[in-house]
Amino acid sequence: MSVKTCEWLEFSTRKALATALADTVAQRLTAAIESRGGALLAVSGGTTPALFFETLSTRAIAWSKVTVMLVDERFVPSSSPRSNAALVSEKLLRNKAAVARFLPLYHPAQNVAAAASRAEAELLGLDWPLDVVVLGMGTDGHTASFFPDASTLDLLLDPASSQVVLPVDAVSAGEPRLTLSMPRLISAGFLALHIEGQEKRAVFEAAMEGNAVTPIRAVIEASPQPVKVFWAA
Ligand SMILES: O=C1O[C@H](COP(=O)(O)O)[C@@H](O)[C@H](O)[C@H]1O
Repeated sequence: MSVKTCEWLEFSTRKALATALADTVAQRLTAAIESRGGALLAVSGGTTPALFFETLSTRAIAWSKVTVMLVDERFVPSSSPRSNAALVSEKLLRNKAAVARFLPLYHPAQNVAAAASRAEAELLGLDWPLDVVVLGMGTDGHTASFFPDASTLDLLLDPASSQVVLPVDAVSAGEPRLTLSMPRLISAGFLALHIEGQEKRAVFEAAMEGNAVTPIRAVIEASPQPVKVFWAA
């Protein structure tokens, strides 16, 4: 990978990736707790992070001082099989991590904009910036809920947005979404992208090498520090 705006880290197995990423995240959270008394962790949903979550949940961290949130969420309650919060609850908030605090992006509300306002009000009071963000990526090049066909893509990709949480409307997303804003993601102390499989590698490389602005490339280019890309076949 020749792109200077990111650091490509390749692992021989998905298990080795999960171990390395969990160790790095644990180290970053522990350092944050030591320096400011608490830590903020934002994680992605979807299918990829399950093994990483299970591994991280076993790490010896002062989890009671860690606040966990999602990078993005579907506008569905945690009872839905499509809920990212349900994945976090089942795979990450267990073992040693069971005592961590979880702040959901989803709130029952009349519409996704109202839910985003509620999440914004709740998250605004935190001790920003995030210490650790672990992004994922879809095969369409979306990351967080920055979907290529989102009706408000310019706002979503705005590195100067003053908002913490944004509603997302994109046909390809399946249902309305909630996402942390670009500046809240890229200001993290540690920003990683976790992708697996040859297809996602090809999507990522094409995004970084082509001329089109894809959401994943926009995040990588807006980040003030090289994004660490964790990949395994
Ligand atoms: O919709 C989503 O998809 C991406 C990627 O998911 P995956 O199933 O391909 O791992 C994920 O990063 C995002 O958080 C999620 O909401």
